[in-house]
Amino acid sequence: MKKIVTGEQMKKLDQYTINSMKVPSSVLMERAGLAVSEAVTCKRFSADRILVVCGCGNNGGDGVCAARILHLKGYKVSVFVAGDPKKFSEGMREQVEIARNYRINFVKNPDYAEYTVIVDAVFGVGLSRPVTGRMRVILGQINESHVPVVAVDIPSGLNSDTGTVMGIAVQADVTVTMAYAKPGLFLRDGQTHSGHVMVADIGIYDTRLKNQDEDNFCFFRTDKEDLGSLFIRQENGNKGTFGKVLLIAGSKNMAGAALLSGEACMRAGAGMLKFYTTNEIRESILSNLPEAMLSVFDTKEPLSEQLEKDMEWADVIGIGPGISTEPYAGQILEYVLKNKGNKPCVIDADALNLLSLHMSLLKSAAPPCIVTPHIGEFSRLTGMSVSELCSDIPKAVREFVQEYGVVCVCKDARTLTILPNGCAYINTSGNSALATAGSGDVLTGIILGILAGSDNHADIRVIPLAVYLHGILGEAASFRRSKAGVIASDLIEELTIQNKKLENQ
Ligand SMILES: NC(=O)C1=CN([C@@H]2O[C@H](COP(=O)(O)OP(=O)(O)OC[C@H]3O[C@@H](n4cnc5c(N)ncnc54)[C@H](O)[C@@H]3O)[C@@H](O)[C@H]2O)[C@@H](O)CC1
Ligand SMILES: Nc1ncnc2c1ncn2[C@@H]1O[C@H](COP(=O)(O)OP(=O)(O)O)[C@@H](O)[C@H]1O
Ligand SMILES: [K+]
Repeated sequence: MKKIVTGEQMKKLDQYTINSMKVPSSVLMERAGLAVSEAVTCKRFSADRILVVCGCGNNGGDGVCAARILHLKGYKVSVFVAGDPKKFSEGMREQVEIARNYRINFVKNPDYAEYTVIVDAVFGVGLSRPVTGRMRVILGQINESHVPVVAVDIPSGLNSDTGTVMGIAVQADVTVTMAYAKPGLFLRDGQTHSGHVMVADIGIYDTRLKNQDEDNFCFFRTDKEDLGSLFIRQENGNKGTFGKVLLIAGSKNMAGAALLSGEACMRAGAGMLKFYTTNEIRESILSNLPEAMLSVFDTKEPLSEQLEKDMEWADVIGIGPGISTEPYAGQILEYVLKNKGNKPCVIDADALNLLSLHMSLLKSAAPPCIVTPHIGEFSRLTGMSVSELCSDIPKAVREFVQEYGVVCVCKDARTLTILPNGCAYINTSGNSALATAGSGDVLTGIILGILAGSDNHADIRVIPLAVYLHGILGEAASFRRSKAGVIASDLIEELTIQNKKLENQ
């Protein structure tokens, strides 16, 4: 896992390193400038003519510092200071003075298109309001130039915590972010504005982070190495060892959702799977997934003794894919949430839509409950509009998790998972190949299968790993086929191939 910090946390870490550890601010800035200069001169760009556009704060200071380092290495660099010198931060003032001593070329009103690479050092984590007026024009000109951009710390105009554009934001090809990535580099517009994100070690003292409780320090990014532990299988285990999953899914016209979830669940390692579904799709399930067991019900009598027995039998329960929003499905959901005891229960798709009408059910359900809404479903669960939600997804998800004590997997191009202990995981795997019907059903199956296969079925820490794996499947499937050509069942095929690779590691 890699740590991610908010803008506020980063400022505190900077200050702690400077004030308590006594590392001079200028030393941090020198390292930041060096990292930026190295990114500019990597083979990715032609660094023939470099323009560094700077704001008045320390982000601008990093930029001027990078310009000086590049100048001393013999590159042709110009600096444009976009702002009033009276507003310079101490760090920026020092850097400008040094740069002038070295006779760096300062320009006014640059013709952006004349340059081969632009360094965006206008705003970093200090952006405090929407960008308007002259600064808005400048950021627009950078974008319109279509010259490759290296952003310093965060593309200017992007909110470091939410990834929303504050009026306008620079479209970067590479972002060199200092010490830790920031949530806004990945979430919402951040994904398309940050380009390739490089994290630069600038000597921030992070023991403070290690000692902090998880509530104060709580964003993580999953890495491929984290998946290593997922598929270690006890060689003398039996199908019971690897967990029994009850999947309440499917309805008359939606057998496919049940099948996708069910197969993904078994291929993610569950020892046994039993469907609880309507008798209308019995044949379809039996013929397409003969490995699964089956209990069927008549929609006129959805609650049966069989359901009680199946819930007793299961180690992990999943409810939602394709169950429909008919009242009978609501009755089952209510029964499950009231009677599941402390068994983990994944609630997805239609079950979320039903739940949104009775949120008290979720509040009174015993943990662990795992809800997996996409933004539309999350909007229904919270009663917030989509645009209100998207203006600050971490805040909305965090508040939801606090209120209901659940794990929330808020699915988006960059999915955010928050656990009840406050730990948040931003998923950076996956691509638009996953934006295909049934891909969420596959994710639900993978979460169920991995929970079932875990020694402790209630170990919710595996959930961000399942989300990461699902993303990898999208990447791998699109590599083989094309982003547009991937369908959800390809993800399941890819699951076995990727698991094999992990098993061999
Ligand atoms: N010594 C330090 O504190 C270090 C700071 N670093 C850099 O410093 C950055 C943070 O520096 P600052 O806190 O000075 O903040 P920034 O440089 O990100 O921006 C603050 C400046 O922008 C102005 N501003 C904010 N929003 C505006 C808007 N919408 N329109 C016009 N002006 C606006 C503020 O009034 C202030 O002048 C980091 O992102 C990082 O790049 C790094 O060099 C590491 C060390
Ligand atoms: N552009 C994208 N990039 C990465 N992942 C995506 C993208 N679009 C969708 N996804 C992922 O695909 C899945 C879609 O789930 P969902 O919307 O529930 O689909 P369905 O209901 O059709 O099964 C989620 O895991 C989501 O994070
Ligand atoms: K910037």
